[in-house]
Amino acid sequence: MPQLGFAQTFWDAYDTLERQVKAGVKKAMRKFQELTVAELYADKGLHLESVDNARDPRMRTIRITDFWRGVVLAPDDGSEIFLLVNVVPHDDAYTWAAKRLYTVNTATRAVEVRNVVAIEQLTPPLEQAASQAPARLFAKHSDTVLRDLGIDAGVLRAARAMTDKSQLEAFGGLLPEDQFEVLQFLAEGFTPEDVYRDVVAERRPAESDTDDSLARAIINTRSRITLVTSPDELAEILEKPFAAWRVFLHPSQRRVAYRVSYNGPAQVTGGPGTGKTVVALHRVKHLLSRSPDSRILLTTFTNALAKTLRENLALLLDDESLLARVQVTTVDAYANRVARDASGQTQSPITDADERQIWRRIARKLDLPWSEQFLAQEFRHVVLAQHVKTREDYLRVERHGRGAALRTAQREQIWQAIDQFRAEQRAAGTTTHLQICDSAAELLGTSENHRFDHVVVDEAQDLHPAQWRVLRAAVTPGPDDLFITGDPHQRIYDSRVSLRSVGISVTGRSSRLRINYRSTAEILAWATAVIDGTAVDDLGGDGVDNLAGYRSLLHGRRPASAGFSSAQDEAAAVSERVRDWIGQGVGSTEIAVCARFNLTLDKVHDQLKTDGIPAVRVRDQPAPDVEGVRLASMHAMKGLEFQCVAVVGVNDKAVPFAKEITPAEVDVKQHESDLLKERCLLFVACTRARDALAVSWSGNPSPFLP
Ligand SMILES: Nc1ncnc2c1ncn2[C@@H]1O[C@H](COP(=O)(O)OP(=O)(O)OP(=O)(O)O)[C@@H](O)[C@H]1O
Repeated sequence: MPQLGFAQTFWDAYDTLERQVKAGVKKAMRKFQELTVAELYADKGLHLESVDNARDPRMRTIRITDFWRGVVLAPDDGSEIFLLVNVVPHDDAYTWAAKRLYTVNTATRAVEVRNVVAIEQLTPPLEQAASQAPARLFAKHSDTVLRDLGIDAGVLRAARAMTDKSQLEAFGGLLPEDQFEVLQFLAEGFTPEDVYRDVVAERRPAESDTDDSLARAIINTRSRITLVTSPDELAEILEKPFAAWRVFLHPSQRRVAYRVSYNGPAQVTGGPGTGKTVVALHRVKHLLSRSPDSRILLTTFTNALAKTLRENLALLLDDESLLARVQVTTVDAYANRVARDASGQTQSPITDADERQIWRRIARKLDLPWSEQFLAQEFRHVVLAQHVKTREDYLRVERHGRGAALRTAQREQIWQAIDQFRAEQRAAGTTTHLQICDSAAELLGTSENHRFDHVVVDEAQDLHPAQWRVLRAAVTPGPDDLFITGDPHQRIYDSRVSLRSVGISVTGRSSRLRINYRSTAEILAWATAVIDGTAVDDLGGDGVDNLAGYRSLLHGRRPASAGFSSAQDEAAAVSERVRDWIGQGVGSTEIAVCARFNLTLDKVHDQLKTDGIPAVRVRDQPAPDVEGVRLASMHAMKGLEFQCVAVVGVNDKAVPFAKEITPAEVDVKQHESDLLKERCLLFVACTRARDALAVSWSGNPSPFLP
């Protein structure tokens, strides 16, 4: 029996088809599962026919409805996988199919498609123009180097005529996919060795695999082709809305998500939008498939992110019994449950602002020379981070990450304040999230209750050592215990941690994702300039991390940035821009306006209202289908994404926000860390945009703006 494969080009078209056409696709596809190859060719309803003047003799079209035809690549080497590559209105189907050529990449050995007619037509004028140009884009790479990276003769000729990156991008949609990716990397200045590692080696099958049939190449093209084996699978895949992330993982994503087993904690890092959350979800799927009764804890940073994560996991698994084995939550909520079950009492954590008020009161009462901020940080970064329980321990403890030395007498004074803080909490029956984590970690260490077989952690960069102790204690150390994804460049809360010190060592089990699937290269270039050159501690806190090789394959307009003389003028311009985006067909739910302060958002909200544009606050957790532009603080943008984003109020008073910056003379390390946190916050806000980013300010621009 023949088998069926669906190429990504098909999915790009399929999602937008009308119901009746989709029904036609399903009917036609079922025949590929029910009939033999000979019967397929003989079937009157399917009308499998070759295409006149096709550049690829294997091109066929099939009847979908009276007005639509499917385009199929039919094997001619005795193998039996048919590849559905597109669904096109009747008259266009033949022209589309006639121009396409499918080939097997010599380096990656994956199937690629090109618009061979367009490439042949465009290359000679390109060559002519290039003859006058002083330099060529790929001049420094020899033919041999390019050939070793899979560039074939036709593509080589076009590539040799290119003089700049914009020409390469203009050719993008015409070129075979893997070859285009190779050329993009080289054009960005990556070495052939890097490109081989990131593009070729990731895809290339083992040398021992010498099968060169089309079927084998199709099987090897997992980042662009879905293979369907059973009728159930066919029905399922064609029924659901198509989400590429569920099916087409980049080879570097698939390698880390589906590695059979890690011999201990594993870590995946990568810049914004590189698919870390996607990888975490696929890892959960893999772990569930490894054993019929294992239980998994999947955590993220906020309740809102946990909700989305749960929904996406349900989409990926599509099986209630599998889903029931996964608890998706935040570390705080999990710790809270552990503590509540042990004490029988509901915990009521106070907010950071309330906590600071208590410290302020205590500082005043004890007449201490430190600010409430300093005391709160000392409690967080020293006492809770290192689980300091007694005065004696505090007097001895190494105050990692703190920049101001304290003499013994000063430590005595601070311990008195800490005693007082705890006494006040006892009297009021309150606590903080981190204190709950601190005790939950202890509880988990002494009982098997609440333990999981695997823990998968998304948005790991902002977790505090007490939260890490909870996660460490939630699973017995061993193979596949912890799978951690995060990006240290997106650290926007004040957490510093050495994973090793909490018993989590990822040495030899770390991977990095480099390709951004969310934003255009133009947005990325702009946003990465915000943090460019700034050293960032890696996730484990034992070294530094960088964004080398981080890039997007998508292209669009350059971000807009503009200053205004007043906040009112700025709000009016933002509203105008939002109207413009809506006018271009962008749905209001796909537009976000974000700012450092809620007060700035209030102004924009008022202006939008005056202009008749609906808007809702992200913090109110509107359902995805509730109309309205999303308004969010920069912090609330963590983990989200929108087609268009306006980042407003980016002036020198807001970013960095002076109140959040510890003066250097109080604690120089904290000062630097506070500044970095604000820089990362702007980076996070800007990297939420997929297609369009507009940044604005009134007064003096933020010093972090590129
Ligand atoms: N292989 C893929 N194919 C198609 N889309 C993908 C793929 N991987 C990721 N994406 C899409 O890219 C976007 C970013 O993915 P994801 O949220 O997982 O990235 P992230 O690294 O967790 O981002 P951030 O750190 O900024 O929160 C999402 O829209 C996701 O669906």
